[in-house]
Amino acid sequence: MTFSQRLYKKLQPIWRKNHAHPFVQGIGDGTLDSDKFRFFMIQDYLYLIDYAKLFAIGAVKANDLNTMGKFAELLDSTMNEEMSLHREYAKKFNISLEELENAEPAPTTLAYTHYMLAAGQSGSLAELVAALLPCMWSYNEIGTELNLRPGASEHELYGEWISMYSSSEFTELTNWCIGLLDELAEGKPQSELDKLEEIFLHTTRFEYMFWDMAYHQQMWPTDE
Ligand SMILES: Cc1ncc(CO)c(N)n1
Repeated sequence: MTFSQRLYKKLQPIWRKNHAHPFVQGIGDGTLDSDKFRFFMIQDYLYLIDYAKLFAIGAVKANDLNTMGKFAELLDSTMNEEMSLHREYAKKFNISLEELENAEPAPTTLAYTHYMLAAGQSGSLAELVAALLPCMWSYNEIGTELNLRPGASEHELYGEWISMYSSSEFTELTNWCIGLLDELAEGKPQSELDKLEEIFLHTTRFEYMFWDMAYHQQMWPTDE
C-alpha cells in the first residue's frame, strides 16, 4: 500500500464524517439553505487566496522543473478557475469583488489557512504537500460522490459547484498531488513520516471544522 493510501485508510472515520456533514449532504440533495452557502463561498474565497499561496511556495521549494511547472499550473487553476467559480457565485449573491476580497475571515478560516501556511513555509516540500492534500482530495471525492446523484449537477445553485470538484481537470491535479506525496515520502525516516501523518491529520480535521463553521455561520463568539 502506498503512503497516501495508508493515511487515507487510517483517517476514513473523519473522511466519512465530512461526507455525511449536513452541509455537504445539503449541497448534494439541493436543500442547503442558500444563506449558509453564501457564507461558505465568502469564507472559501478567503481560504483560497492563502491556499493559492501554498502552491506558489511549492513552486519555490520544488526540486525540478516539472514539479515547479505543475505547482504553477495548480496556482493558475486555483486563481483563475476555482476562484472564478466563487466570483460567479458572488455575482449571483450580489456581493462585489471588493467585498469578497476584503471580507472578515471567520476564526476557523484564519486558523486553517495560517496552519497550512506555517507548515508550508517552515517545513519540507513533503510537509507542504501533506498540508494541502486533504483539501483537494476530499473536495474531489465529495464532488465525485455527489455527482453520482441523479440531477445533482443540474441543480440551479449547487450544480456548478459539484461539476467543478468532480471535473476531470480537478481529479487529474488531485491525483498528481497524491503521487507527489508518495514520491516525496519514499525513503524518509519514520520520524519524518510521522510528522507528515500528523499534518495530514490536522488538515483533515480542519476540513470537517470548515463545513461545520459554514453550516453554523460561525464568526467570533464575542460578537464585537
Ligand atoms: C476549505 C476548502 N478545502 C478544500 C478546497 C478545495 O480546493 C476548498 N476550496 N476549500
